[in-house]
Amino acid sequence: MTGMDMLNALHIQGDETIAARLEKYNELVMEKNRVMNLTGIKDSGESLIKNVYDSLTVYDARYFPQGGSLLDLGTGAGFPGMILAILRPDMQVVLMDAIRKKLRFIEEAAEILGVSNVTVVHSRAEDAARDGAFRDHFDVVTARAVKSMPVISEWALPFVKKGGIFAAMKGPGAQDELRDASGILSLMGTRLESEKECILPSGEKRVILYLRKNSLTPKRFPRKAGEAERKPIKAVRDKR
Ligand SMILES: C[S@@+](CC[C@H](N)C(=O)[O-])C[C@H]1O[C@@H](n2cnc3c(N)ncnc32)[C@H](O)[C@@H]1O
Repeated sequence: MTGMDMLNALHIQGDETIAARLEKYNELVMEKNRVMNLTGIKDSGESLIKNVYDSLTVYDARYFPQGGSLLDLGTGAGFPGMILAILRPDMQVVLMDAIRKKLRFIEEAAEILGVSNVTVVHSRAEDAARDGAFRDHFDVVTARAVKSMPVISEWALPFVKKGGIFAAMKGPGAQDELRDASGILSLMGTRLESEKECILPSGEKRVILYLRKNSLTPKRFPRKAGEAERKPIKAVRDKR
C-alpha cells in the first residue's frame, strides 16, 4: 500500500508530498528499529498498515482546526503524532513521552523530512499537565496504546482546552473501557461526542472515541505521578 492509497482509502485529502513523507517516515522508523527498540513491528509493509494507516484513522477534519494545536501523549515512535504533523503542516504539534531516546529519533526524522511543526517534550504526563503552557491548552489531544481509558483520561484531559477534543484510539473493547471511565470523564466535565469504527486492511477493528471537554480541569487532576495507574477512578459497575 502506498501513502496515497492510504489517504484515498480513508478519504483524507493530501498531496503527493504528504504521501511520500508518510512512506519515508515509515522507512526511517524501520531503519532505526534495527538498532533501537522503537516498535514491535519489524516488517515495513506491516508497519505501514499497523502504524501509519492506523495512525491516520484518528484523523477527522472536524476536530483538527486550521492552525490549531495538537498534543500526542505517549507518542513513542511518533504514532499517531508524527503522522498527523505530516498530514497537517498548519497545526502546531507537541509529541510527549516519558522516554527520551524515542523523542531524539523523532527530532532527527523531522529534520530529515523537513517537518517543522513538531516540538518534542520529554515528561511524564502527570508532571507536564501542571505546566501552565500545556494545561487546558490544546485543541486536540491524541493517545494510542498508552493506558486503559480511566488512566489515559486522567492524564490526557487536563491538556485539552475547554471545548476541545480528546481522541482516544482504542480496539474492540472500547465500549467497556468507556463505561469504566465514566467516573473520571464526568469529574472532568467530558462527554462522548462521537465514535468511529475502522477496520484496518489487516482485518483488525479499531474504535476512535472523540470526547469533548466542556469545563476546565479541576485543580486536583491529574493526581501525582503513578497514582492514576495505582488507583484508577473507575465507574461503580452494576453487579446484576
Ligand atoms: C505502548 S507505547 C505506544 C507508543 C505510540 N503511541 C504507539 O502507538 O506506537 C506507550 C508509550 O507511552 C509512554 N508513556 C507511558 N506512561 C507515560 C506517562 N506517564 N507520560 C508520558 N508518556 C508515557 C511510554 O513511554 C511509551 O512510549
